[in-house]
Amino acid sequence: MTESIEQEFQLPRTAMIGVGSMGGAILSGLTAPGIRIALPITVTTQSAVSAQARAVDGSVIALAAETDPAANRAAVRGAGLVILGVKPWLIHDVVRDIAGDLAPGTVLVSVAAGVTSASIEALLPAGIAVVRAMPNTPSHLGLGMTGIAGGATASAADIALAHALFSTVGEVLEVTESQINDIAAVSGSGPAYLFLYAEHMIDAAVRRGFTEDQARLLVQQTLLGSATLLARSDDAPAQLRRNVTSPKGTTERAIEVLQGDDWGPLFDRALAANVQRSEELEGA
Ligand SMILES: NC(=O)C1=CN([C@@H]2O[C@H](COP(=O)(O)OP(=O)(O)OC[C@H]3O[C@@H](n4cnc5c(N)ncnc54)[C@H](OP(=O)(O)O)[C@@H]3O)[C@@H](O)[C@H]2O)C=CC1
Ligand SMILES: O=C(O)[C@@H]1CCC=N1
Repeated sequence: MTESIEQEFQLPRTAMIGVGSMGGAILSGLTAPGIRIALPITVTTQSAVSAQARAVDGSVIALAAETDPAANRAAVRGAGLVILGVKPWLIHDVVRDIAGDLAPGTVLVSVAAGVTSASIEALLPAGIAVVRAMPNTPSHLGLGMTGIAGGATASAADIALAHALFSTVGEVLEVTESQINDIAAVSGSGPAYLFLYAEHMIDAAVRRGFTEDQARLLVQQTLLGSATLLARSDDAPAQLRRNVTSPKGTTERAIEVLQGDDWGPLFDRALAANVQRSEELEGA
């Protein structure tokens, strides 16, 4: 993965506006050894405390909007790639603020849920391409999953640049923008669904007499092993499940209980609610 980026791309000077949970995960990937990105990366946060926590000598310059109202404009000046990592409802104000300081040819990547590329493009001068991306927090470990879609004026090269960027932190799927909200529902938010499962499994294990530490080890190693098996196996998930579920065995009994609330419609409803929220954020 990294090898092909090194062969094909030298990522340009990069700025990130807003570097919290998601931006921080991307930043970890971008500053990992072997990534051919022009350093330092300039990042901005709202608070000085967050900026201090992000600054790394030689590789990350961090500016805070609360102490320097011109921080975002300063960060994007001279950058060829700008990542917008602020909350959806702040995107348009941030773009209005930085628009005049973006050089022609800059690629602007927004990871914001719901906010359309068209609404960002409307605030930009000609010559700035927008790419929407929907990453997830395992990007922190280089195990991310990101969907990307080019806006109206994004060229194949602009999309390739965004693809290279997110390849540094995991797998990338190119989709149409109409699919980005569904990507958010599946893989963007997906880690939270698994963490919810982990919370409940750990609590249930504790109620059966394990210590918190024991329960966490049991659950996290089971999730890690199962996810790795899923990723490496040619078998479908249903077959992997059957491999665990001995006829008339113990798993079968538990799955009968779990399937009492049919998971198909449940997941359909959960993903539909997720997409509906993205649609609400479009107007943010
Ligand atoms: N979290 C996730 O798993 C995912 C999030 N996203 C998207 O990523 C975006 C960020 O979400 P998330 O990382 O969770 O949010 P966070 O609240 O963790 O991070 C937001 C960041 O924006 C900074 N910020 C706020 N206002 C400004 C400003 N005016 N100028 C510069 N920086 C500012 C914050 O600074 P400070 O720390 O000082 O408050 C913080 O660093 C959202 O649009 C979300 O839809 C997409 C996919 C997955
Ligand atoms: O919850 C959110 O809005 C963001 C988008 C996908 C994951 N987190």
